[in-house]
Amino acid sequence: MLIHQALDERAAQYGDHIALIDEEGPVTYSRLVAEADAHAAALARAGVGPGCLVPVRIARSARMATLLLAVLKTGAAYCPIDVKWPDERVRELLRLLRAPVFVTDTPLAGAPCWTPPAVPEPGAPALRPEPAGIGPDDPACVFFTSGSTGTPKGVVTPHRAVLRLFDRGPLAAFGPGRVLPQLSPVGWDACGLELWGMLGRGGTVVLPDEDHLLPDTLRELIARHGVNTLVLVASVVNLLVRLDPDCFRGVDLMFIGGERLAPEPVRELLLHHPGTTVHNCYGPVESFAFATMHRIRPEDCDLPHGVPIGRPVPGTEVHLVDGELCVAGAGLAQGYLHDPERTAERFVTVDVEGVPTRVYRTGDRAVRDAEGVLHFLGRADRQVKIRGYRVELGEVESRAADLAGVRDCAAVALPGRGGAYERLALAFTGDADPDRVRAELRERLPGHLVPDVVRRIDALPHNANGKVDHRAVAELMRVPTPGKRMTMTTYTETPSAPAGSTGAAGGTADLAEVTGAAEITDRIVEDYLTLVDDSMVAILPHALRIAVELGVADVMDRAAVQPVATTAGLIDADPDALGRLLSALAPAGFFAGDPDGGFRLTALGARLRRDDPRSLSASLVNAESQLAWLRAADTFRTGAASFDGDGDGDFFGAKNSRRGENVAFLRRMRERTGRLYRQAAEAVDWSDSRVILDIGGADGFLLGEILSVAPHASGVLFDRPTVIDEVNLRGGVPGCRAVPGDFFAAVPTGADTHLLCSVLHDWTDEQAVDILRSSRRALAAGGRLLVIEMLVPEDGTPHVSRWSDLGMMVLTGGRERDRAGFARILEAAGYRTHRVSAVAGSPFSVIEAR
Ligand SMILES: C[S@@+](CC[C@H](N)C(=O)[O-])C[C@H]1O[C@@H](n2cnc3c(N)ncnc32)[C@H](O)[C@@H]1O
Repeated sequence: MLIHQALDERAAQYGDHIALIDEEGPVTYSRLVAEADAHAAALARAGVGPGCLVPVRIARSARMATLLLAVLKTGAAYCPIDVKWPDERVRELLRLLRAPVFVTDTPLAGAPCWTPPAVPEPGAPALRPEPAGIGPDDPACVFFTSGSTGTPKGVVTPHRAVLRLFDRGPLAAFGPGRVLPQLSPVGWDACGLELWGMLGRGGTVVLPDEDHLLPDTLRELIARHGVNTLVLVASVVNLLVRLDPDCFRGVDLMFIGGERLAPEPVRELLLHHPGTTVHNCYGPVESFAFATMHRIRPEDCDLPHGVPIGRPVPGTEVHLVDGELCVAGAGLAQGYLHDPERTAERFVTVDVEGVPTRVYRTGDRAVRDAEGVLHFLGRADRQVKIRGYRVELGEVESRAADLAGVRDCAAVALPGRGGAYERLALAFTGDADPDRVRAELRERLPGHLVPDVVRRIDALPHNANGKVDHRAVAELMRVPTPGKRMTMTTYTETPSAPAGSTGAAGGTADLAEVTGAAEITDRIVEDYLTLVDDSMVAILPHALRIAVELGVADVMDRAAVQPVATTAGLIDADPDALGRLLSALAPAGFFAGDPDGGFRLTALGARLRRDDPRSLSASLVNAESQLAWLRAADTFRTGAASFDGDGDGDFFGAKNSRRGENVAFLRRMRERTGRLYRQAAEAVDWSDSRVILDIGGADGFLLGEILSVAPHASGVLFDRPTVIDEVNLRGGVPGCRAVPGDFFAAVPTGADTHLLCSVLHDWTDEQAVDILRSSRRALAAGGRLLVIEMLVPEDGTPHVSRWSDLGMMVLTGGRERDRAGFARILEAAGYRTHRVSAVAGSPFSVIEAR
């Protein structure tokens, strides 16, 4: 039996059943097969047939599934290409595949592109009879995975490997009445499992057009389409359980795979949904999708090796050879595409009870208990799973080593709070700029192989054998770099989602974990509590402020160690006192000491310099906030802010008469925006914006960033007259009109996009509603408002916004808000929340209102 033959049989049996559902609506089995037949005929005319490997890059949709089926119907094998993979990676894969055509909706220069018609030609002849000579051992699909030498490995998977899974065992539950959302990335074998498992047995597959599954999305899939079956990676399950453990209500069958399960979220899932059957699934792509499975019981969460991976699935054998888990059976791939050497290395013949047996050596270690149940122990080599993606650390290293300015490098995976790997980090030596290294890797590699953290270090740590000590590298990389830029994650919700659901705040809580902020906070709290008896103050903020005030970093170098006496001479400081300051700040990461008593600046220390592009200097000398806190007990007694006003009304009014304060404030805003949410400029789709009005836009830094990614738009910067005077003194912002005014009175009309970034948190609810009303009155019909602010998580998890909320209360009289809080003030001003997106690598979110 071949995959497409199974679908033809289902179409004959259940022609008018729904096979696929996407944004365009449902597609019946008859229509799916008829359209695939017509596309197949056209593909055959374009030269596709048995023996061909056909890359298919179509966004997740019914059309994607139809085209994958069409390729199979020509007798060829398909290779799914994710629309998000960079062009350079795609070109590399096309070369490896030697493809006659590239099925794609978006052309790629130099590639043999074939864009399928939206609706296949009516009456196009079907490919009947079938192409001859194709059997179950012939390739059906090729999946690319990370390869340790730097070249991606194409796993050539035959029809039999796919079909073996569904006739018996837990996956035989797929069939009529089962509705499954296709959620795995399309390049994964799990996507093949979802499609061909369900469609080969007569069930229904829903193809949502978004990548991120959040509780609201899942609830909607269940309510709208009757989704009752899920195949998910463990990290997504963990996130959903953390945000909203009830969101699975309606699902009675789940398969969790892709990475090691964390016991706690699974325990909670079972507790909330005792009637749901949940399987832990294990398997490498080299033995298609799953090799073993285990139905999870609550007591499994207490086992020493974690939730077991269970027993082999149908058509699959598992042998432990010297503790290494080896898979055999019908699921095995033919091998790696055009790579007999690596194929011979991993697909070997071993003796199993006297029978020579072809196995795939997984590199995973496992034990089998007395009942024959397998327990996963870990990896034997340097392959890891990060957020469900398989990552060969060697591939990342060999790509990075090719870049100019990178001498030696080491890639490591960093665990998150639950112990599972969540981040990929790269340390390198050389003179390349870390941001540049990351940007270049992003151009060459799919997102999951691009390090989240890239850092330049002086030398890679080595162990006693002279090998790179990856554990020590991982320790080094766990120390957070504040303000690093990361990729954007967008969480979309439907306009009807209830105010107060936790989507984006949950996302940012996760990201606080990603930046390691949780760890550093703990350490500071610990040091503070140790010293509190004598010192009564948190010393670090003062020590950093003084280092900036003295200009220590401004006279030091990253490349050369400088004796303390020299530094002291340059800034007119007492050498002993300065030496003690430096030796306190060195282990905190700002300076590096040498055995002779000199110091050199680190990358973090460079941010104490006034001229550093990511300088913290203006923020660290923020005397205004320090003074306000000295008086702040009054704030907690009276509820009124403690800023040093002089009768001018509010925190900002006071600055109108004090230019120095105004300028210092603008510098702080610029540093903060550049550090914390400048990525918002790249994260928002500006294509529909013609005129963007930044209300309270300070010196126009963010607006400038936005216009550089949206050059078709023009900008209007609106702020207090003293701020606009200052901006004009400096020559204005290119592409922008600068307009002075008071946002409580009115804001300029004519813009179709309004921005309010870190403005509403300066004010009480009443005042914030007044500002929003001014915006509402001025916004062009059909326009949108983007509010960029932190969201306080509603579930009590730690988040920097809770500290900032106290800061706002004391300094300006404002507050940080949760989603419900924003929904309330927006609604009071006549706005409706349309969508909330977390800005990745930042505690900020973008709230879009209309
Ligand atoms: C916290 S800052 C945010 C600056 C900028 N949007 C950012 O994201 O970095 C608030 C801004 O609101 C401006 N502002 C305060 N009161 C204002 C008023 N009544 N009318 C117009 N702008 C005002 C301040 O001058 C300041 O630039």
